[in-house]
Amino acid sequence: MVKGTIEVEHLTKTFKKGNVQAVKDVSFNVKEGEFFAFLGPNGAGKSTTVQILTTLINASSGKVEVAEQDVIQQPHEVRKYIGVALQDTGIDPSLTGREMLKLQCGIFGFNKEEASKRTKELLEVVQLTESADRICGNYSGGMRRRLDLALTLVNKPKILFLDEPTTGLDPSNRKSIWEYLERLNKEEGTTIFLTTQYLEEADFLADRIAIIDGGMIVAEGTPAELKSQIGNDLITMDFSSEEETHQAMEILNEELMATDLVNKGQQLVMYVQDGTKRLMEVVRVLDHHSIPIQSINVDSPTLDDIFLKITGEGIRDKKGEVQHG
Ligand SMILES: Nc1ncnc2c1ncn2[C@@H]1O[C@H](COP(=O)(O)OP(=O)(O)OP(=O)(O)O)[C@@H](O)[C@H]1O
Repeated sequence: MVKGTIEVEHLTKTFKKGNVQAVKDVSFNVKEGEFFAFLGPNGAGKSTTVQILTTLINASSGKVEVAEQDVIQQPHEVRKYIGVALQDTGIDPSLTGREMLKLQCGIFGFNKEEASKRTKELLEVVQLTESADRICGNYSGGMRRRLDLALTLVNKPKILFLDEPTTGLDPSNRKSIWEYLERLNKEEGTTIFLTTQYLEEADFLADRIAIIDGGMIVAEGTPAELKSQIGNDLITMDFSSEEETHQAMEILNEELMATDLVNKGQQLVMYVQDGTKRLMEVVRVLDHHSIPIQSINVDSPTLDDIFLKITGEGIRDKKGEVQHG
């Protein structure tokens, strides 16, 4: 039996057009039945990696095995074992959901009876039974994503690749896709490789996360491991000017030996092991130097804090969008 594993060694991809090095010496493994998330901002190299892993484009160098098959030597074998949902859904708006699914069953060689049975099953799984006979062109964004997922599941793939499956969806649709993916992973044992820009998505779903930025993996581990890398707590302080923030940073650095500090303009973030105890010290030291603190909080780190610490910027900063965390 072929195992639903992924092995990637020293993968690089350079696009000749524009001479862009989209993926730089990336290595990672995904175990059978694991839920693995590739987390990174726009342009980090997530889609490029997925396209290589799913045999859609070739790597410039490196070794990639998916379901124990080499993607370059045996792309047809690889395709037998995988399901792929990319960012552009391949849905024909003039067909109904049921027709789309039957068509897909036909592509995988199901006869008419098998196709009807599998279509019915999948419509139930993604909760589209009631809308099955409406044309897809009238489906909402969430319904289209769910249909797209059902299409990728027709051949019961061992490994499912999902490229930003919930980008652009509203929270309730996002939640229903999460629940469904969780069930698929736990109950069917499907290995899932998911890319996302949403920290809370990776945190909620993944057994293991790799953070990718500028084509390189900058951190890897379970959500808990990634969080513990930066201390148990973080203290966030607000000041009324950048100058005060800068002064506070120097004082905390000198007097409390605080080296894990991030200056965010009028805000200072300090990564610590024991937040409550350190909070008292911070207040005392800054008060002693007459630096007024506008507000101060102790929180547990989110994945966004990890991203901030590792890359020095918030995960959405590059696009100037709202930060998640
Ligand atoms: N076909 C291509 N030709 C030239 N450059 C490309 C091509 N595809 C991607 N790139 C570039 O490679 C880099 C990585 O892109 P990629 O789509 O893999 O990022 P991503 O992490 O998936 O981003 P997003 O979240 O926006 O989808 C970017 O700089 C992108 O502009």
